[in-house]
Amino acid sequence: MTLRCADLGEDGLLARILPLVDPDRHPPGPERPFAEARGGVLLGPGDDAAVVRAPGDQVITTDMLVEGRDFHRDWGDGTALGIKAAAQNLADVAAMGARPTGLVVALGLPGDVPVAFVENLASGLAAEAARGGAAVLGGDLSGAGEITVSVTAFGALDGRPPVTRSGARPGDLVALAGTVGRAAAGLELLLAGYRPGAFGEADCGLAGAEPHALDALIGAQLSPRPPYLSGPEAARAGARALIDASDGLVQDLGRVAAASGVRIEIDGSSPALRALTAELLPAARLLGTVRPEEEAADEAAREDATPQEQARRWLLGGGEDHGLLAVFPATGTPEHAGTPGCPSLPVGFQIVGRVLAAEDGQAQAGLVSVDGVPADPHSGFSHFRQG
Ligand SMILES: Nc1ncnc2c1ncn2[C@@H]1O[C@H](COP(=O)(O)OP(=O)(O)OP(=O)(O)O)[C@@H](O)[C@H]1O
Ligand SMILES: Cc1ncc(C[n+]2csc(CCOP(=O)(O)O)c2C)c(N)n1
Ligand SMILES: [Mg+2]
Repeated sequence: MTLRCADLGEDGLLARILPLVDPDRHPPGPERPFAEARGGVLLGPGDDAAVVRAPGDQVITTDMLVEGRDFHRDWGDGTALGIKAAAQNLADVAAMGARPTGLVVALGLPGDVPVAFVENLASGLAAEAARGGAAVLGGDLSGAGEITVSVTAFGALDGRPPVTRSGARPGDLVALAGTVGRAAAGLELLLAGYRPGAFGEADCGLAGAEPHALDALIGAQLSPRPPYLSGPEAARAGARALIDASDGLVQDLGRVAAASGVRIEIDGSSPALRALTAELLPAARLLGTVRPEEEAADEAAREDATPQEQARRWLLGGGEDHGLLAVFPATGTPEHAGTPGCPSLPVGFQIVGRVLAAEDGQAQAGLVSVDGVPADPHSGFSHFRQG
C-alpha cells in the first residue's frame, strides 16, 4: 500500500524530508568552485530559522509552481519537480549576475500525495541547488488543495554591482547562454500525451529524430538545467543587462528593451538560433504529423503552422528553459563574435541579436524585432491571459 502524506502527518513528513536536504549531504558540485566551506551556512534546516554568514550585498527572489498551472502531477516524478522549482529560482539569482547561495522552500501538499513523491521532490531540489552552489536552508509544510512549491532563493554579488534589465545601450550585442524554446516544445509534447522514454519507432519516424532528442525536449520542460554560473561570468565580463528567459525570447528581451529605453533586434539566422530551431523541428513534425520528406511539398498547402513556423513560435515565445540573455558592449567584440572560441564573450554565450536606438523618442522603447520585422510582444507566456 502506498504511504501518503496524510498517513505521516506534518512532523512525520518533516522527519523524512530533513535528512534529504541536509547541506552536508549535498556538498558543492563542480559548478561551485568558489564557495566557502558549507556555503556560509552556519545553521541549516531544523530550528525556527536558518543562520547564514552573508558578507556583502545579497540578491533575493521568489517563484512558485502550482499544480495544474505550471505542471501536472502525473507528468513526471517528484525529482523533476524539485529540480524545476530550484532551477526557476536559481536562474533569477544568476540573472542578476549573482552566485546562488541558498534557498527556502514552502510546500502545499494534498494529503493523498505519496510520501515518496515528496521525498523525491526534496532530493531533486537539494541536488539542483547544490549544482548551482546553493544550500537548502529551510522551508514550511502545509496542507493544500493542489501541490504548490514556493521557493525563495538568495545569492551573493561578491562585491560586484547587480546586472539589471536597464543597462542595454544602442550598439550593444545580445547573447544567450543555455537554450530557449525547448521547454515549450516539451510542454506541447506532454500536453499531447507523450511521456519521456515512451517514444516508439513510429513517433521517431514521423519526427525524423532519435527518441533521446524528443525525451530531451520533455526533460527541458520537466527539469530545466539553466547555466547558473554564466550569470556571474557575464557580470565579470562586463555585461550591461541580464535576464533569464522565463516567458520567451521576445517577451523577456522586450522587458530588457523597455527597462533600458532601447529596441532589440533578434537575428533569427544567428548560428545559435538556427541550431535551436533544428532541435525543435522534430517535435514540430511529430505534433503536426508531417514526415520530414513531405515537409517541403506540404508547406505551401498547409493552413496550420508548418513545422518550421511552429518551431519558430517555440523559439521566440517559449520560456521555461531559463536560458540567460545578456547584453554586452560591442567594444572589443570582434565581427566574428558568437563563433566558437571568440575570446571576448564568456564561454557558453552566443550572439543572438543587437541593441538599437529607440527612434521617435521613447515611443519605440521596448520594441523587439526579428530579422527586421516587429515581433508580437505577447508571443510569450502570461498567467491570467484570456484566450
Ligand atoms: N506579488 C508580488 N509582490 C511584489 N512584487 C512582485 C510580486 N510579483 C512579482 N513581483 C516582482 O515583479 C517583478 C517581475 O516579476 P516576474 O515574476 O514577472 O519576473 P521574474 O521574477 O523574473 O520571474 P520569472 O523569471 O520566473 O519569470 C520582480 O521584481 C518580482 O519580484
Ligand atoms: C500545466 C502547465 N500549463 C502551462 C505551462 C506553461 N507555463 C507555466 S509558467 C510559464 C512561464 C514562467 O512562469 P513564471 O513567470 O510564473 O515563472 C509557462 C510557459 C506549464 N508549464 N504547465
Ligand atoms: Mg526572471
